[in-house]
Amino acid sequence: MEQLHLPASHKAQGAITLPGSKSISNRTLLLAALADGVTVIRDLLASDDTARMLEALSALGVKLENISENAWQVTGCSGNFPNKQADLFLGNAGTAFRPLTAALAFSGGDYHLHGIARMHERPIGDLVDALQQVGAQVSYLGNTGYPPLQISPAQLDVSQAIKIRGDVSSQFLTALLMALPLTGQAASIEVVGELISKPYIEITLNLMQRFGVTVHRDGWQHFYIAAGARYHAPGEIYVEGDASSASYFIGAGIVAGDVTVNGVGAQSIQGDIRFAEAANLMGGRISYGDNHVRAENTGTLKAIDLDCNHIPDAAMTLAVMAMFVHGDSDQDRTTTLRNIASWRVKETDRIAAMATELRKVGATVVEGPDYIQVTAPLQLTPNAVIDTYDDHRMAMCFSLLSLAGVPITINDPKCVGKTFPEYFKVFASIVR
Ligand SMILES: O=C(O)C1=C[C@@H](OP(=O)(O)O)[C@@H](O)[C@H](O)C1
Ligand SMILES: C=C(OP(=O)(O)O)C(=O)O
Repeated sequence: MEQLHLPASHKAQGAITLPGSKSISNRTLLLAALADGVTVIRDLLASDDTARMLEALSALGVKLENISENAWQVTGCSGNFPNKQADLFLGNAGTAFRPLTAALAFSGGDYHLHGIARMHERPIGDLVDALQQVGAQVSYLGNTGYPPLQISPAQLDVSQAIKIRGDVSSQFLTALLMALPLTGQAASIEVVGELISKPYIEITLNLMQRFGVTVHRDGWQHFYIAAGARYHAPGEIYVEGDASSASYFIGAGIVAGDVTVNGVGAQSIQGDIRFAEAANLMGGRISYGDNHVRAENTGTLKAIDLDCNHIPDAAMTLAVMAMFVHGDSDQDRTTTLRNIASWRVKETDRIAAMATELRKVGATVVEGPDYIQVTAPLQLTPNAVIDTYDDHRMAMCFSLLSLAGVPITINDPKCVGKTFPEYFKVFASIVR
């Protein structure tokens, strides 16, 4: 297996430019594909997850042209994919799998959707239940509640409110919202139970609006789409830098120097921009521009106790930053991240993976069903070899530990390809 040895260092300094947001890229590709007219998407993320979406749309007969670096011209199919049969391999891309499942369930064709082994362990039952309520034909080819899926043509009736659970993943609600305009009918959604990861729904609503569909909502429980809603190409659309990817560089600045991250700023539509507030709570200095965030170390880092439901992906970075906290008592060095049950059903069981790997560096870790508590050691253990579990975020956030003055080895560093293929090159550019 490939390994990357990161030398010990104490300083991070400089400026970097982020790759495009995964969440915005894959939503924009799907909405552009479904729209009337032609969309030019600039600064699209080039990574495994967007490659899976591009391949799928191409297999569905959508015309996609790579007109210049990271710029794509998408000719929309006016809500009707030309190919009525397709076999789609979607890797481990939740932002491709879930939205395509809903869109294809409303598309009147025969489709087979599958992914890597881990994708077949990631739940999708709450979305399938919601689609079946309106008559969609979606069946499980393996374990009930999980991919792979087979979709067949169906007669749809969305006249009743559609109930959907939102407490396992917000991507199910995102998928349903984006697909409903394909029915042409008025629709209403009732979210059952507590909705998690709410800021991702805001990204969805924002982008649907940019493609001409307004969703009315009553809090986080009721959502309404009018009859006749259609997606219209907005012409040109720019993808912001990825705010979750920003967390590694903001984190690096806070624990070890002064780093400016270009590509996201105060106006970002991504909830993960609020990672900067959490980093600020830990004692770092944060300043914002319209299109950048600057993160500076202020000397001391404090432990925090934080509900991280609104920043599930970037919160992993906080768990590693917790290793930089100094203090005389164990309590002073203990960071608690709460309300992160969804970590267990992402690229790997991230609570278990985080606990196992942080212990290798000397942390005391307590894990619960939906929380993790990290007590920084007085001194980090050097030369740890970190397993990454085919999870890009494990590889990226553990790289920060090299800034604590300990050499560290990252196993399978190429797993960062899911969202940030150039990550280690960009990280090396700020390490002094
Ligand atoms: O909608 C999205 O773009 C995403 C939603 C979040 O998932 P959950 O809603 O499952 O927490 C997040 O973890 C994922 O990386 C991207
Ligand atoms: C959870 C993630 O991915 P996905 O979009 O596959 O859910 C992630 O990128 O951290």
